[in-house]
Amino acid sequence: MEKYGRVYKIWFGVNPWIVISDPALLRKLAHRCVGKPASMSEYGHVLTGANYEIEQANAFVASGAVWRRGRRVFEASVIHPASLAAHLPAINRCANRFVARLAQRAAAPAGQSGGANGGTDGGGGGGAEEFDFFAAVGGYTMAVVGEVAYGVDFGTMGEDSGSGSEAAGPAADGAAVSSIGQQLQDAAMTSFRCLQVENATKYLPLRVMFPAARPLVRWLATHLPDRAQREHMAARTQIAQVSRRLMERWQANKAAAAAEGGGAGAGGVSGEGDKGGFKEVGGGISSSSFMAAMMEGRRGAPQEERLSDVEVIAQSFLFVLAGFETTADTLALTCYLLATHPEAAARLTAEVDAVGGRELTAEVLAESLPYTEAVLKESMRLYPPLPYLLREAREDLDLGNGMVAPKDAYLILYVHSMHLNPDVWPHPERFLPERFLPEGAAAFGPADPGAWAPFGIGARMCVGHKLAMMVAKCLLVRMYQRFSVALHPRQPLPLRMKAGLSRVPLDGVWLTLTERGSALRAA
Ligand code: HEM
Repeated sequence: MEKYGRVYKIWFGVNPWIVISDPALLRKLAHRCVGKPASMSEYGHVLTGANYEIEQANAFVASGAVWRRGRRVFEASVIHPASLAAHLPAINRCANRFVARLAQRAAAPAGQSGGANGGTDGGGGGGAEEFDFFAAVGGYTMAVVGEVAYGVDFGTMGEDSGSGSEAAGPAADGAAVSSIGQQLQDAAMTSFRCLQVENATKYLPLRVMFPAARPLVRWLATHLPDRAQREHMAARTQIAQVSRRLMERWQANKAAAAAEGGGAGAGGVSGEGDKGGFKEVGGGISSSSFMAAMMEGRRGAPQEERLSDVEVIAQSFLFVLAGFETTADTLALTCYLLATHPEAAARLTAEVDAVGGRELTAEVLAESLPYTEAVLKESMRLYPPLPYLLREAREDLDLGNGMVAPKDAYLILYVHSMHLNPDVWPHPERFLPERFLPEGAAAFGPADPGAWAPFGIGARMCVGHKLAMMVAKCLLVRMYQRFSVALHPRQPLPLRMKAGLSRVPLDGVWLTLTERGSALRAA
């Protein structure tokens, strides 16, 4: 440490992995190494066949023109303020419905017995029921993906969401549901699980340690897949199939609208009910949706800027994987932190109560919730869902500390370690949202303002960061307006995390909810 600073090198097989958590060097490398490793799609898993083609085309992994095309459609639908504002009604709708479903598990307000919630809006349980909020909240984040990206109801919120023929069950927490959204959730979870070392195919260590043997390893994984490999490929195939069906649905609706004389209003595509397995909501696949950005963007664009079918499927696939678990993880860990820090929960509750039943517009979210935003930031400092960024040295890189990263070395830009560096963050292990507010910045703020990077850095920074913050804030507002949230004794403590490419709570986050009684109800 004295000699090289916060940089160290480890060897897996023939290539060194260089782990960097020094803020200045980490930033410098994130800006300099914009291209992902040529082997990025093979770093964490062994993909074969169509799954390999699709992975190579997604914006998280791709480089060069394919990356730029992919990133551009994400930017069009989830970065530009007008697009984001257009998504807010859908996000609000999902938050309100999810909170109504949570009410079924909540205890009656203090002093009232029996029949929680008055049974008026989906409530109706008796005492509080403990549940794994991390598993449950995935139903909300997946519902948002369905509505925002495709204008369809994936059915993750149970029978009330009525997602056509494929919505079968009642719960948002994984119980007896076979909606498209639930299948996607299961497939996405399987895919993430297969990235964890202990669950990965046995071919993975071989491939990581001996890069030259990649073609042989891929051949073996294709022809002699082990159980983990089969499970992983099946999960990815399922997500890809849904993505393809969404694309085909768009094409079919467009063709039908054209045949009827172009009656698909406002650039959107409105279909009929659940045709194709998707029930449309909020006017169907709207002109502000992600699918519209991809498909409309192909029309009239120069050849080199048009997304191919595989690229459309790849970005749809990525939206599901990137948009679902990360935000669910952040929400679950934020609720865990609030439940273990009652004074912070009280302050957040006061702030969301002041918002009242007002519609959660972009202005309200940006201006009226500074403490809620600080809580989310502090939660992501302590628990960044993606703890590191992976890059590859395309040439020998002088790290400026006497160390050289040789060409082909993996660079692990270790954001989580940077977030816990005591030279940068006073009391790094403590949950102090005030760090991110003017009142606490001097005492607890970072010595280096660039040392907070849960969404990454530079040109490859997360394109969904604004959407993720909106989705998280909308739910926190409606949830804390309505419930007191407590940790259930069933929660194993200290919290255990499991790490792969993402970092999530190993045992879930077990909560109980109590109706606040006087709480404001969203319209
Ligand atoms: C709390 C929620 C989220 C977190 C913590 C998060 C984190 C990240 C991080 C750290 C990266 C950069 C990876 C790198 O540089 O290697 C990234 C990239 C990306 N994220 Fe997110 N993300 C979140 C939500 C979302 C959502 C909701 C979407 C959906 C639109 C999304 C889409 C993407 C995409 C497309 C990229 C690739 C960007 C590129 O390489 O140009 N993310 N995310």
